[in-house]
Amino acid sequence: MTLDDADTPSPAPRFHTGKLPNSKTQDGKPRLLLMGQRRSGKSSISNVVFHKLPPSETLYLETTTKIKKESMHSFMDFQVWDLPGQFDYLDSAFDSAEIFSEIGALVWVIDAQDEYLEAITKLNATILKLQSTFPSINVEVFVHKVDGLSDDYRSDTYRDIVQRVQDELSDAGVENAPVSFYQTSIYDHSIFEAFSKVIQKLIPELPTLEALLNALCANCRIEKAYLFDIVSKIYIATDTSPTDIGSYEICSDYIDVIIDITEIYGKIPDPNEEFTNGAEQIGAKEVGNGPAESLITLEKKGNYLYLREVHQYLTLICILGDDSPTDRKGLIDYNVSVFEHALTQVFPR
Ligand SMILES: Nc1nc2c(ncn2[C@@H]2O[C@H](COP(=O)(O)OP(=O)(O)OP(=O)(O)O)[C@@H](O)[C@H]2O)c(=O)[nH]1
Repeated sequence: MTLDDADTPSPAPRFHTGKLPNSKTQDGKPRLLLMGQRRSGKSSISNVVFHKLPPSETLYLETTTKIKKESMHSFMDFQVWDLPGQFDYLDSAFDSAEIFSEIGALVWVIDAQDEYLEAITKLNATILKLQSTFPSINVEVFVHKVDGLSDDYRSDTYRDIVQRVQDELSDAGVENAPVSFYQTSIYDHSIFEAFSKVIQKLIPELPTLEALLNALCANCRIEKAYLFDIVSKIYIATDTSPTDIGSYEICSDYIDVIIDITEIYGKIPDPNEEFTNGAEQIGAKEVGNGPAESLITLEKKGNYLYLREVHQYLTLICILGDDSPTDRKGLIDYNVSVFEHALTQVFPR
């Protein structure tokens, strides 16, 4: 498998932008805006996904009073802006060009446990405004806090919200606006899965990554392969075979286990490391550690899982199926090392 194998891109996802259409600087650093009514859960989402705050501790978060801007450094640098829910950003007092002109995606959070009609009205007003000024912005609607709803009520609420948004938009003459919907909760994996899909739309290299993962799966008889951002547990790409939330959950839990073990056993402080300019040393420098690698089998399902760190920020997780991979471990090792090499060309950092 070589990088050339990956040159046949899969069909572009419906709203895949690949680059920032509105960016003046074209620096490729997307900005994600978190918007929605007060107490809908914006700060909780940002803290749980990007700062590993345990979900139950979001109960103590104070209301956001000014725009909170954060930069995330990973395989791709991006910013997350948490906008307080109490302001009307369409008001002329706000410089809407400053807020919206450089964004990659607008994440609109609707509290599914609360009265949501006003939230929908505001969302539609924002979409209509953006349609006239920045029509290519992806709007990602999180129907949030679905954990508190019964299965039936959850699907009814979700359908009702989607229907109302689409009806109001088509009444206003806007068809096919780039709006996607997700059911989310910070108490399960759904918020990570939704963010994965939001971020994937902003990765120009996505078709190449998918083609590389497809080639890897085909060459090694792998059922499903995910490329995860280690810190946020967002998956930035997967092969194009159907994805189910169950396999994502297993892989995400697997990363947690590996990170815990690495934290206990993986770091050996380097005694020769010197402090530079009197700066504080944050974390010990790792010495003698190769990339993390692990192969496990799940007792209940009989599935084999393989994990390998393939980049400073990325890890590959493969679901190998239930036949023992020992006879093809050499094949997997070889193909994964080729994949790793290809990845350094995709993300040279
Ligand atoms: N049940 C449930 N509660 C949630 C979820 N996400 C957030 N919450 C709760 O919702 C409340 C409000 O969350 P915040 O993150 O402060 O809301 P916000 O949208 O940032 O609010 P403002 O800063 O006022 O705009 C907190 O008590 C959270 O614990 C969720 O997925 N499920």
